[in-house]
Order: sequence, then C-alpha cells, then structure tokens
Amino acid sequence: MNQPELPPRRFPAIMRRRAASFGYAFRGVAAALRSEIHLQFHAVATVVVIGLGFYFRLSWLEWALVALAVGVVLGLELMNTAVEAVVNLVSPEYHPLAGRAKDVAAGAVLVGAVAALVVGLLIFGPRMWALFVA
Ligand SMILES: Nc1ncnc2c1ncn2[C@@H]1O[C@H](COP(=O)(O)OP(=O)(O)OP(=O)(O)O)[C@@H](O)[C@H]1O
Repeated sequence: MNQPELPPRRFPAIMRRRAASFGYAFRGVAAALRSEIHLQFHAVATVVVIGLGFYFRLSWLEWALVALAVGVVLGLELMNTAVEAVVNLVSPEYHPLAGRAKDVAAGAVLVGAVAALVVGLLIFGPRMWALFVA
C-alpha cells in the first residue's frame, strides 16, 4: 500500500533561519564590543559585578536585580551604538536632528546607568561598608 505523501519538512529551514538571526545578533554584539570603548567599560564592569556577586553570596532576588540592571545598561549601550551608526550613515554632515538623535540615545544610556548604579549601591553598598569601614 502506498504511504500518504508527507508535507515538505520545513522545520529545519525555520531553525536554520533562527540560528542565522542569532548569528547576526552575536556578530553585532562582537562588532560593538570591538569598536566601542564605553561598551568595553560596561563589559568589564559586568565581570567585576558578577565576581562581587559570588563573593558576597547574593540571594536569587538580588541576582535577578543585578542581571536586570546589567542587561538594561548593556542593551541601551548597544542601541546607542546602533543609533550612532545610523546617524553617521544618513547624516555625516552637521544637522541639528542628527545631534538630537545622538544626544537622546546617549541620554537613554545615562538613565539606565544611573538606575543600575542605584541598584548596585543598594545591593553592594552595605556589604562594602561592612567589609571596609565597619
Ligand atoms: N551629524 C551631527 N550633527 C549634529 N551634531 C552631531 C553630529 N554628530 C555628532 N554630533 C554631536 O556630537 C556629539 C558627539 O557625537 P559622537 O558621534 O562623537 O558621539 P559620542 O557620544 O562621542 O560617541 P562615541 O564616542 O561612542 O563615538 C553628539 O552627541 C551630538 O551632540
């Protein structure tokens, strides 16, 4: 008896496209890390914060807050890098709107960094105080 004809196997093709998208995203992160000094600084700060987190044995909730803060800052820094690249592409010459776009993108990073600083001070501040001062 003839077997019923199976539909074409599309699942692997979808998976391949997803994997390619992840590849492009990782390539973007790597390119930004190579070229952006601010992002390199945040990456080093992230490694330091993770080390401190293990040293001070953070709770799950504290790890969650730290992860959120780190993710927000790194994500905004990447978005800022993307905005700068697009602005440089479409407006290499001076234009007030180009300047505003770059300033606002930089402002977004600043807001995220201040929030992350507050989280860091609340979580690590008392522990540092107890370690070095008290
Ligand atoms: N094409 C432009 N038109 C108007 N103002 C600009 C333009 N390019 C940059 N600026 C102004 O100069 C500032 C610094 O721009 P720049 O491209 O040097 O970015 P940056 O924040 O120093 O980033 P990075 O150091 O990561 O390259 C901007 O925030 C903006 O105010």
